[in-house]
Amino acid sequence: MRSDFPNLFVFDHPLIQHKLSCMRDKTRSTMGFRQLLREIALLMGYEITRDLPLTTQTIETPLCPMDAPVIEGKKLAVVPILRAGLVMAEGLMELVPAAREGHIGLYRDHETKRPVEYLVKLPDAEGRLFILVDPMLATGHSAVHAVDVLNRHGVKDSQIRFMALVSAPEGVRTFHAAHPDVPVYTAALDSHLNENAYIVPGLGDAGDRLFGTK
Ligand SMILES: O=P(O)(O)OC[C@H]1O[C@H](OP(=O)(O)OP(=O)(O)O)[C@H](O)[C@@H]1O
Ligand SMILES: O=c1cc[nH]c(=O)[nH]1
Ligand SMILES: [Mg+2]
Repeated sequence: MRSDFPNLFVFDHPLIQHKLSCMRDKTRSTMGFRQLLREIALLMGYEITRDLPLTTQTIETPLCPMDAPVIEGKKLAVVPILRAGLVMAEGLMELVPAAREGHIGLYRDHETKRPVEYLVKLPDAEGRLFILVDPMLATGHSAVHAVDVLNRHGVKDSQIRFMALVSAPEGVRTFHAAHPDVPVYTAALDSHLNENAYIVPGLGDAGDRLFGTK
């Protein structure tokens, strides 16, 4: 789980690894690719929410009253980085339907490889844990920008967890240099970036493969 990088956790669960391999296959259909990402997000979400605080709520079972353990779903915010993060958010929202959902719209400029922001809509920061999701951590600039946006909105680094499907070492380094206290959870730490800043071996352009665009 823990990796050689500080604050980077690699999910080595066989189901996650198997489904990721299916996604990497370039012959995978758009429909299959989306379905697999949603399923992996659900599995990663199960691990990432392991230490959520529990409170109790008094309920009546058919036999007697009891103080039953519950999570306060609305204390959680799921924030996808658009577009590709949306499908991961679907998986997480299925796990915690009461969670709030924010959106940060970014696209990577093809020339500069730097993120361009086009939308920010976020729930209140107060007392919430924010799970930021994006399938690809490549150069890391999009993820750094998204955490900067959260910070400006009043969310502290200690309130944020970042979940990426596939990460490049370059991106992990850049992200941790900017936000060392934000843990990164990923399913794979790949080899490197190519000359177009794509992750190798990676899975190609996540947004295009998810939504059938080019
Ligand atoms: O780490 P970085 O080098 O910044 O790259 C990663 C970003 O690139 C992809 O999005 P893209 O810009 O293709 O937008 P899209 O989701 O709309 O396709 C991906 O989903 C990340 O947001
Ligand atoms: O490999 C990469 C890098 C950035 N964005 C993607 O979708 N894939
Ligand atoms: Mg894209």
